[in-house]
Amino acid sequence: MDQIGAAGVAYNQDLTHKTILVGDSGVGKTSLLVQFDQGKFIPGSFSATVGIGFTNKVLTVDELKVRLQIWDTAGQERFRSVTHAYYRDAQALLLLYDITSRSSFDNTRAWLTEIHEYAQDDVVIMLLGNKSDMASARVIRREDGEKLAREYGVIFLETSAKTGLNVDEAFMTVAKELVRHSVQLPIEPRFQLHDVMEPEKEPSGCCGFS
Ligand SMILES: Nc1nc2c(ncn2[C@@H]2O[C@H](COP(=O)(O)OP(=O)(O)OP(=O)(O)O)[C@@H](O)[C@H]2O)c(=O)[nH]1
Repeated sequence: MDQIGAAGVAYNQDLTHKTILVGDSGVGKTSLLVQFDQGKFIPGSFSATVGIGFTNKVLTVDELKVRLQIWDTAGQERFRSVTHAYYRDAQALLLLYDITSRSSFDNTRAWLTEIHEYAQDDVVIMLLGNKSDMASARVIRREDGEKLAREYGVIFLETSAKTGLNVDEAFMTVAKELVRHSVQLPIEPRFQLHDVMEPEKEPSGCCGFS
């Protein structure tokens, strides 16, 4: 059922938005989701994701409950065809690269091409430069990420699944965009005052036009 949020928009809180994490193997997709879901980082603890799994989260945006079903995908090439099938009904995609890996950054163009090929036209896309805590190993400047995001018209943040930097912000930004995309009706007064009031009658003899 539609609810009206603090910002005055109608939004159906029963909707669940499929949100998918994609990007090369090792960029930190599983770690980012674990940090978001459990608020912790377990270094080097994950073997490469095989196939796909999801976590449900409910975020509050302008007093509205936004339900995300967040899917962690395998970055490895051999699972790519499985991942494509999931793009189709996704409402949001978080595309990660690793700021210490040039190849993971360069490959984001190929990921974006795939996304445009397989995903819905109005999918919310965020580009995330992960592992921002690894300053001394950085090879991709923040400006390079920003420039690429501008070029493709997507939202950009640098994150760290280790320290938690911008992890909540990334998912919150997605949730806000989803509300914006889902707005069905602008909330306007159903009628205007002048619709129900008699037009003001000119007092006779007024105004002196002839
Ligand atoms: N320092 C640092 N290490 C990270 C960060 N995110 C992930 N890592 C490490 O990077 C490695 C790969 O992380 P994963 O979360 O397994 O990467 P993934 O993208 O899920 O990999 P696939 O499942 O193969 O697609 C692990 O050793 C993580 O501990 C981060 O923000 N900072």
